[in-house]
Amino acid sequence: MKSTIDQEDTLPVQTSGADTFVMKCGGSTLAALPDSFFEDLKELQQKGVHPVIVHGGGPAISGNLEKLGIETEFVNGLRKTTEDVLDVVEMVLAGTINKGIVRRIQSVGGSAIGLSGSDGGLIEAKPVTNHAEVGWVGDVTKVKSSILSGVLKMGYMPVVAPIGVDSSGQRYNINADTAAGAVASHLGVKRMIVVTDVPGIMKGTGGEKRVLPTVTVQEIEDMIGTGEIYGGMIPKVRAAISCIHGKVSEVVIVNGSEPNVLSRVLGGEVLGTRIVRMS
Ligand SMILES: Nc1ncnc2c1ncn2[C@@H]1O[C@H](COP(=O)(O)OP(=O)(O)O)[C@@H](O)[C@H]1O
Ligand SMILES: CC(=O)N[C@@H](CCC(=O)OP(=O)(O)O)C(=O)O
Repeated sequence: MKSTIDQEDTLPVQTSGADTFVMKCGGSTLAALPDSFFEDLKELQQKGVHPVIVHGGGPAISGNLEKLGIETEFVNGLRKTTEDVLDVVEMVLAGTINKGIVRRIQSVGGSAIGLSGSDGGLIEAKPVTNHAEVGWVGDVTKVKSSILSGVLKMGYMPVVAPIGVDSSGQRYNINADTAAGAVASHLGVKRMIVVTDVPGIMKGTGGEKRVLPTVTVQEIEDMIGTGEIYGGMIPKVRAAISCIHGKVSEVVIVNGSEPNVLSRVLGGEVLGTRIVRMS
């Protein structure tokens, strides 16, 4: 697959590669994350590991839309985004959720700065191909990784809300898994960790259900075909597949309630599901 990454905007070595990782945190698990999760992040930061956080917030967006009496609907995992929906998406993601994560990191002694993809034009986006059907949903065209490297160099972890912007100033709602995968690719990190509410990609039924320790791209395609991977897991695996074609060599899907999950994955422990490059 051809890389669309602007080489001039990739990070200088000190904040890319082995010491920097992207962590995507889903709305399914955010509220339930214990303080120890944020302490783990802080300890990694203090050891000189650089976390870059991209977050979701789908359930909170849906809750606020419901309170306001605005109907919401998903098409293939993407929220139909009218101008009214977009207002709420931005308010919830760039406001409540983003600032809530920053405060939780700070409350355990970590340093974080919250940004939306609009800030500094961090996430440049264009309408998705089925714009007529889903409205203001965006695909990422570029990530200004120099902004993230600047924040990291100041000693803060960036916390990014997945709102995109184009050159005309139009805002876009971007699926958080898609945004995280694009940030990982553009930063050129080795690893992306996707934190969610299940222990990984599960296969089988009932008591036979088990977590797959590793999956290949072909196995993922087969499981989407059979319906074993569905709903919110689809954008995760799609984002993983598209970012492991670049510099990212593995994407790990884990449960946020697993103790010290981030440092354990970074330490090489086998946890969750690893999606790995075959070559
Ligand atoms: N094969 C699978 N293994 C595990 N979870 C799956 C699978 N297929 C679909 N899912 C669903 O994906 C959900 C995680 O996606 P989502 O709810 O969007 O989380 P997040 O808010 O973290 O992005 C799980 O709770 C589960 O219902
Ligand atoms: C286009 C689109 O669907 N955007 C998502 C953005 C939030 C998100 O992705 O949050 P989770 O990671 O919690 O699912 C939405 O509106 O819900």
